[in-house]
Amino acid sequence: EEATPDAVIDALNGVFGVHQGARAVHAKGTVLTGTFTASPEAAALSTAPHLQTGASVPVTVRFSNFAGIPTIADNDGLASPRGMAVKFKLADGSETDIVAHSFNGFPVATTNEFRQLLVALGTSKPDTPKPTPLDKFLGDHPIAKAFLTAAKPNPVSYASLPYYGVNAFKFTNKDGKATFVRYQIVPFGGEHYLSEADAKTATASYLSDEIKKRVGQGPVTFNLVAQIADAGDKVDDPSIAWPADRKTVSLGTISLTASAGDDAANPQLVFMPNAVPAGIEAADPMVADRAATYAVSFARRHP
Ligand code: HEM
Repeated sequence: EEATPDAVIDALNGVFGVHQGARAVHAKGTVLTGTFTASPEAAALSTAPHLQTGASVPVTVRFSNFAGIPTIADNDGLASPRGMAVKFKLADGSETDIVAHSFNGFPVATTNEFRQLLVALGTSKPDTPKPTPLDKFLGDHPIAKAFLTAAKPNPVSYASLPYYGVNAFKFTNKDGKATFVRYQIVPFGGEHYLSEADAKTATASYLSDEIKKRVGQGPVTFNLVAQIADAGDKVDDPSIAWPADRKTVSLGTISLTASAGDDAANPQLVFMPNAVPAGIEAADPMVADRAATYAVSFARRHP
């Protein structure tokens, strides 16, 4: 079977169930608004309008838990990795989106392998004879096994952990020079996690409650960073993080200033990882696959 968008959504539903009106994955979220202001260094990398020196554009950000379960508790194991999706509203009326999560990597290299992993997850129950489909898949895919078993501690706040765009993009500047990048979204306040004891007693909505309270006390800020590929770094394999010592360039500051409520208040919100202006192109084929799948998820949650 192929990894058509419908087949991938069916596979996600096989893991998490069908929940009317909800995203097939990252189903529980909360939305904030603010501004993105470009850094003085960004324009040297790309002609994209929001990256020009002095550019400042409105943003809408949705923070989310991983699972495709809209009632998932914020301290549930399936709530990680967390999502951060950013929509930039450009002056010409168009939008460009970055859809990132709180893990520097992805379990598999391709969309079809992702579907296979989801099918293995969905068909491996506690009473499935061993080795289960999941045992077999993880035996053949050590990176997926590492992803699933990596410690993913509960953050103090959606604003206290870094997010990674994972898929690579090609930036082109005004001289036609190309640079391959991956996004990182780094909280200016640093990384902070709950102790295991505090995570156990946290409430089911501690993260959405916390971020609403935090933004009421002052701007919640992140550094939008481009990690720059070296020659030889693969741009079409999101399962392999580029080395941490690669050069990074700050593209600007995301400053969130207001809560826009949870998903119920934002039913039409959708982020498309392939929505990019001139000066930015997807470099990883997974980006187009993701966008096609997100569109089907959106259509199914708006029947
Ligand atoms: C082939 C790979 C992938 C598939 C098939 C996939 C599938 C999906 C689907 C179906 C949705 C729900 C979309 C909607 O209803 O609006 C979604 C949302 C999301 N995905 Fe992916 N995804 C993939 C890769 C990734 C990667 C690499 C990341 C992280 C960098 C990621 C992070 C997210 C986040 C954060 C959301 C929530 C977006 C929002 O807040 O609306 N996904 N994904």
